[in-house]
Amino acid sequence: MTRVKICGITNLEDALAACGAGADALGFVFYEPSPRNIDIQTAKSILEQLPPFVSTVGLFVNADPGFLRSVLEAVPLDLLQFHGDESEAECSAWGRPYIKAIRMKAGTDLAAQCQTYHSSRGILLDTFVAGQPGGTGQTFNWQAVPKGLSKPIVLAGGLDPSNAADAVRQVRPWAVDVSGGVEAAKGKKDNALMQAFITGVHSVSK
Ligand SMILES: O=C(O)c1ccccc1N[C@@H]1O[C@H](COP(=O)(O)O)[C@@H](O)[C@H]1O
Repeated sequence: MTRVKICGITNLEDALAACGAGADALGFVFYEPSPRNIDIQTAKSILEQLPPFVSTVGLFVNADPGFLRSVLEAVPLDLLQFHGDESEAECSAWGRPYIKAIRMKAGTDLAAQCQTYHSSRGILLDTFVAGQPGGTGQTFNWQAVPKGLSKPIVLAGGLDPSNAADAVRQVRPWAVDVSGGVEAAKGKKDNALMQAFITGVHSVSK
């Protein structure tokens, strides 16, 4: 079954609702300009109250190393998501499992990116929008994703309940990641949308 990550969790109620809806992973945005930014203490408190077998992912965008260290010391994240211009060396220096976001635009060579981020656990594909690192709510051309890439693919960018099944059918990713498409308002998830999204993803058989 295609895994589902719900990103941009800012409160316990949404975290538990996402788990109840069947999310495999929850994402926490440690990036202050984002409306989904979360502080260390809130993230720590949420993680302490999660049920087992739900992965926790910390999202960073060109983070200051001191800040990233503070997060890692306080919050027991399972996986790091680097969503900026971090190099392979910067991503791997933390000795933690990580995925690297690639912002898709014409000419992006995904086979080369998989080689560049050779120590990543997977490559997350988001839509390129100038001046915005991610969370744009916009899709990209899924046909531009070649089959048989050397890394597991996490498909993101503008996914929502109406396009989730089609996205999975076309790209056949390892996992999908959604933020804005399951929100009632910026930073607040909608339970029914999360359930509909996960139902859509799971409706496509492997
Ligand atoms: O969610 C954010 O605010 C965010 C900010 C900066 C970088 C990435 C961000 N979110 C990630 O962007 C993709 C797509 O999000 P959306 O579904 O289109 O809203 C997803 O991986 C989020 O984790």
